[in-house]
Amino acid sequence: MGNSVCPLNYKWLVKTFMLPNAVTHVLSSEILFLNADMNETLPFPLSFLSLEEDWSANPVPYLLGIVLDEYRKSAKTMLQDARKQYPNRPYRMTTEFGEVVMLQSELFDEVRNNPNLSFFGTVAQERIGEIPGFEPVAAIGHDGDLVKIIARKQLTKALSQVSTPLSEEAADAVLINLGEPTEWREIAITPVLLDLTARMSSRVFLGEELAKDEEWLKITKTYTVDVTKGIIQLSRYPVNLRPYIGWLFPECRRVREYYTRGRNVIEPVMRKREEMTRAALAAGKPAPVFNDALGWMVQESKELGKEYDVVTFQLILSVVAINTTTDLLQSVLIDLIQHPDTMQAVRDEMVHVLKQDGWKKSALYNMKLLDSVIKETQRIRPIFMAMRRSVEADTVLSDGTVVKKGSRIHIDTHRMVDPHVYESPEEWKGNRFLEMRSQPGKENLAQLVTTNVDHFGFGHGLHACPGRFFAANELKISLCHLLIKYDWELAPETDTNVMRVGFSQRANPTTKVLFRKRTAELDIDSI
Ligand code: HEM
Repeated sequence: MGNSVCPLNYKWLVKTFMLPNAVTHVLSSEILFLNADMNETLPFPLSFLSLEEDWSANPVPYLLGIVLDEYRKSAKTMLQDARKQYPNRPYRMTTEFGEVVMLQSELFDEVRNNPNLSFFGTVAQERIGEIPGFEPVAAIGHDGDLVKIIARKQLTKALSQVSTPLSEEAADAVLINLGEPTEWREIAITPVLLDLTARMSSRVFLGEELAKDEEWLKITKTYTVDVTKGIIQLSRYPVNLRPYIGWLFPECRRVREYYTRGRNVIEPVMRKREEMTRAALAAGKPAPVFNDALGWMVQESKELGKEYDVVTFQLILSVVAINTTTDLLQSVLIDLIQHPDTMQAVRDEMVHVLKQDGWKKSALYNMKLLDSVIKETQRIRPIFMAMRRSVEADTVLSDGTVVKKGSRIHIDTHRMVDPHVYESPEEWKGNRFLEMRSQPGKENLAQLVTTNVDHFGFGHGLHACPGRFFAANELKISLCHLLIKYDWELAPETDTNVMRVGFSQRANPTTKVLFRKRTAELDIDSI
């Protein structure tokens, strides 16, 4: 081979050590001085290939893309470029998950109900759950059925009963976090909304007592935030190294600490409940019913005939529910601040509906402009730019593409911003989906909780988010308290740019807002 480098050696390195992000990290792009704009100056695309191409035949762009950490920084641009290069066909891309087969949105309908494709299976592939403290993440990957059943069945069934308790928690949370200032005050908004969501979710997941327990609130918030940070850190490293390097990162240490602290809070509550049940039965009375996720867990695990660890289960719920809801809540609030006329129209709608319906089941359904606003924010900025599925058995797609067991496919979300699907797709139009409701046959399609191939902010098909009905209610109730009670503006020169890492995107945690108490048209706390 003389001086030339055998491409097979590259291939061997990549395949054996899942090299991409090891190299990436060591030669991190900051050190390499290169940035995302580099992509525009190169005569070839970085890091993606058609299904037929063998990258070892032309390794330079492929490896360069990997070394430059291009995907982590500019997945959005890369998806756009790849779409032009491989219109309507699958292609391959290198990511922190190794190589994935990328499908265009149009194929989502074809794969959405395929039992060989799993959402939670992708979590196991990433091997982060093997690090001590990340047991809930592992349990998602290996054992996520309980949380899905509870979200789909019990949580959705309980919706009509939880509006009032959720509103009570929201009232407490806004008072604790914002107070009642009559002058404008500046505040970083993410921690406020995280606390609000944690309190509201905890009320339904664990009952009233723990929803007010400061130690539990600290645990649920810190755990979810640090799990996310830990995943971002670890995803820079080769998959096979991840289980062994968790101790390097402070967020992983905190994850471990808070997992243990969670146990210290929840186990005594479970013991107390068991004693109450024993005492009731001994006295010949019916066993008490605990109508929260702790109680549902006991009931459903009996039906499934499986033992589950209660702390792990609760922290799974925290991980799937709290960050996601906080993130969307923040994005909606920021969009409304940037569109004050729509904010006022939403507020008017809330006041009108609440005066008419109180917290009756119909109330949240009747907030149709609000529903449209949330869906519009999610259309433009979903949490995932590509939905993910692990392949649990060899699968042949309609175009003949074979995806092998153990590999991974991702589905590009581009139809959500495709001009052929939505007029002026880059423009945020709060009433877009409200208008869509009046079009024949589209009334259901336009609702926040409906998923389809043109809008899959909550995913689509077999693995569409089962918590979306609850999340939608929680978001609407939070926004009622935030908008009816306060005026909002952006703090001068604050940064509202979305944070992107790979295919994930999140509201900016540094965003600051101004707020002050307003004279409310109705006393929402006394409904
Ligand atoms: C605004 C808040 C939320 C957003 C944006 C969100 C988004 C998502 C997305 C995009 C998926 C993947 C779907 C797919 O790939 O097809 C998902 C799955 C899931 N979500 Fe949510 N979610 C939210 C809140 C919740 C809540 C509150 C819960 C539970 C209480 C929950 C439980 C789950 C579960 C269990 C899955 C896995 C479903 C499966 O694999 O079958 N989510 N979510």
